[in-house]
Amino acid sequence: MAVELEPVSATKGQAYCPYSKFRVGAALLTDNGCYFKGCNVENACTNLGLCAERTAITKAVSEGHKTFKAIAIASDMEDKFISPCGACRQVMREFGSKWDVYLTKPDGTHKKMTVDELLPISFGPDDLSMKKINN
Ligand SMILES: O=c1ccn([C@H]2C[C@H](O)[C@@H](CO)O2)c(=O)[nH]1
Ligand SMILES: [Zn+2]
Repeated sequence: MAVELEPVSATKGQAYCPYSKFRVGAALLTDNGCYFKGCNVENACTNLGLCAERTAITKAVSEGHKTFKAIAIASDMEDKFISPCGACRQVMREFGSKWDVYLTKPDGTHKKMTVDELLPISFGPDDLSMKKINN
């Protein structure tokens, strides 16, 4: 991989996924070279489950990191690159459109995409600075 995102495949081992049994790991690389790892964390109240990507991003932001170079995502799917859900794409986009997302397979192959490619014509923080109604 162009950037060192190997921690990602180990991280899926931490996944808490008793309901889906679908393990996902993410490794987020900040602009200043720090890694934040994340796994999916499910819940008996299904809609409270959190994806690996958002776990990693939330960990980074809560430790003071908001500029990201790349995130890699890993699952156990042998024949398909794991692809982030819509909610995670929007959370990634909050921190810019021009950084990289590495979709991986267990054999170590990957597909590299930008946040903008995964979520084109997006709504982001700048849009909120546009003129708003007064109510
Ligand atoms: O990119 C993805 C796709 C799915 N999941 C999780 C959510 C849920 O816990 C399980 C099945 O959807 O996988 C992630 O963490 N990241
Ligand atoms: Zn997600």
